[in-house]
Amino acid sequence: MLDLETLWQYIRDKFEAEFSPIAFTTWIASARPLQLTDNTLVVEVASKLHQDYWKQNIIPQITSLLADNLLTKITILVKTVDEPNPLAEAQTEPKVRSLEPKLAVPKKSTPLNDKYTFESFVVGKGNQLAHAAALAVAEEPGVFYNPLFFYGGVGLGKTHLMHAIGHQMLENNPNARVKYVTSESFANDFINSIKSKHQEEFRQEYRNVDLLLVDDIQFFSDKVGTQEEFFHTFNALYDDKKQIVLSSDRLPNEIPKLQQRLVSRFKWGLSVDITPPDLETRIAILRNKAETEHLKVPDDTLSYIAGQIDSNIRELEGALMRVQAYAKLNGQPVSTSLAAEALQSLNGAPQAKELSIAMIQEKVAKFFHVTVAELKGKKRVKTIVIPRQIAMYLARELTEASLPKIGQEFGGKDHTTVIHAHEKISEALKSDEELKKEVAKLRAELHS
Ligand SMILES: Nc1ncnc2c1ncn2[C@@H]1O[C@H](COP(=O)(O)OP(=O)(O)OP(=O)(O)O)[C@@H](O)[C@H]1O
Repeated sequence: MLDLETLWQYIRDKFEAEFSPIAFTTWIASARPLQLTDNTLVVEVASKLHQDYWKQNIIPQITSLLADNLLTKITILVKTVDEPNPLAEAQTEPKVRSLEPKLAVPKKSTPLNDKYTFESFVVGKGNQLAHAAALAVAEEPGVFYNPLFFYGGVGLGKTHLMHAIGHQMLENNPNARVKYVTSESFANDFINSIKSKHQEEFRQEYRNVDLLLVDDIQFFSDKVGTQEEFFHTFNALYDDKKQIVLSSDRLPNEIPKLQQRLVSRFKWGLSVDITPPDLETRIAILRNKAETEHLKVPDDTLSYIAGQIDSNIRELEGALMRVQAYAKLNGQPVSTSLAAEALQSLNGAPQAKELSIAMIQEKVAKFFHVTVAELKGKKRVKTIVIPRQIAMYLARELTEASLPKIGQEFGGKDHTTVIHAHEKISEALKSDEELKKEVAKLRAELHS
């Protein structure tokens, strides 16, 4: 149930308190957590010496510390930078699905993550189109959108959707050949194939597939040889009507130094963006996550966490797991106040004064006896319009959020609506004593 980041932070905190600063820096701070799977933690250390020290001194301490506090037995494997990840090696084979069985070039493709399916993907406004396109491609590969190109900010579900396409296609056709790689793995495989003179095998591996998923292709920028090879891979697959799915943090024409002919090919199919989820979607994602992880989290706590992190789903999920770990360590049930504490202490920065739009909406709704949904809705009756404008005004005044972001959080309204609301309330505040009192009261409540 713990995630790697939380566990590592916990270990670091404990040892920082216990070790001398130099010992802490030498043994703990210099180590790197690599993976946490099925209660086995893999840690990478700088040298054989570090490894020996870890085995003799640190591992026993951590194991007993964690067993006492988390009531879970964590096995720790420690590798040097030069050794392969023991867990990755042990696990790669059975999890790789439907890849060419016998290849002269060692397989390096990342297997599909079992958790990234359509079933576990929450659809909201920001990803609706991407989700639909993904499903269409999975059902009818090579027919509708080829290539399908996802673009959008970090941690918004691009990788998740790509894996989901792979899973779905395999479910429909267990013999389908599905290959998922990051652009970096593609580049590494290509370079290694040249070094080891296995270029033909490389081509076989990448061109004999029914679905090729290449993630984060912004990292192709600057890699001239790799782009050249990918161009040929692309053409071979495309001509064969095989499905290609690509992702990037930006549009093809915005990727620096990406060859024009690739840019134009990437535009042949469909490019869909994924934008940050609104509050409802964030809550739904958290609820989903809590359910799959069998966590008991009250609704208001889910809303609170969703209000804290609004642009990166990976961080959103991390926050939930942090809260859970914190509750466990303290032997308390998860509640909103505990969540506030957990996120504050683990982030190391006080967050009490950082207001979110969601918090403002909740406060204003309560104050004026309307619902948050009404604030976000379109009803033009005065009893709702005024609170809505006040909430927008406060969001503008009290948060760092941009105008479009505020508009988005108010049911996807245009940024000009936010400007209008802000102007209207600012103007009214000059003469309307009643409104002045109300806004002052709200401000005070929000800061208490
Ligand atoms: N709509 C969603 N429903 C459920 N989980 C989601 C959704 N979107 C993203 N996630 C989860 O958020 C995390 C980050 O998503 P993912 O890795 O797919 O993002 P990404 O856009 O590929 O990010 P990056 O740009 O860093 O590669 C994953 O754990 C994923 O399962």
